[in-house]
Amino acid sequence: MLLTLEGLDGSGKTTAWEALRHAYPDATFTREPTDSWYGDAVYRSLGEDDADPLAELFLYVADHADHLSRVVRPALADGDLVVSDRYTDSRYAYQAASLADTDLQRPLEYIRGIHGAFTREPDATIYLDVDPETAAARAGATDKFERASFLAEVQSNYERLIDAEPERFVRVDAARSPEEVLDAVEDAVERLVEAHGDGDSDDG
Ligand SMILES: Nc1ncnc2c1ncn2[C@@H]1O[C@H](COP(=O)(O)OP(=O)(O)O)[C@@H](O)[C@H]1O
Ligand SMILES: Cc1cn([C@H]2C[C@H](O)[C@@H](COP(=O)(O)OP(=O)(O)O)O2)c(=O)[nH]c1=O
Repeated sequence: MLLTLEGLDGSGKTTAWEALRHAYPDATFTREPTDSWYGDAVYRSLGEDDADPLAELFLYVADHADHLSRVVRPALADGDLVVSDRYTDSRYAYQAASLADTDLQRPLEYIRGIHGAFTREPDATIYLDVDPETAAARAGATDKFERASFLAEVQSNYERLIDAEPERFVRVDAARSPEEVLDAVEDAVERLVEAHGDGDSDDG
């Protein structure tokens, strides 16, 4: 089963991912951007204020393709629970926002289309819901995507994705205390894993 954690920067994804790691020691825990050289290229682009947004999209997509073939598909083929801190929805939400002011028409649909040809969509996605101001403050605005006005656009793209596939998403109110958020995430994951059937084989 492929479970992803999504939300704005500072929404608490990494905190939740670390807690789940303790609760599910046999699962495969992974993230995007990855720690491969493709992920390094992504972080390099993130540090550039004038990076071309379309070029940046393709760096993220290259990192995702490598992540899928090297980590996600093999782990799913082994029947593992795979938990990814960010995944495809981050591209649909963030790069659709960064491409919004370009000539590209309907960027969110375009980005989904690129992925549709090769990706493995998540079975379930926990969306950590927090307002852009809180997110930007928690994240400490260390990169160009962490500004609150940009995050507001990203948030509205996430809402479009949730509207399109409400059955895939579990929304968790992430404005609460860390303890309350972690309890809600752990409850949701327990329900999802149970509903999916523990130990089911999964060819990815
Ligand atoms: N529920 C919460 N309330 C207040 N601060 C939080 C909460 N969850 C996480 N934080 C803090 O906010 C910052 C960003 O959290 P993190 O888990 O790294 O978010 P993300 O991975 O979504 O960017 C960290 O300093 C973390 O300790
Ligand atoms: C995976 C991914 C991340 N990002 C952005 C979100 C973050 O601002 C940045 C780095 O991701 P990440 O290290 O997960 O940041 P955080 O822990 O603060 O949420 O990359 C995209 O724009 N598109 C993507 O596909």
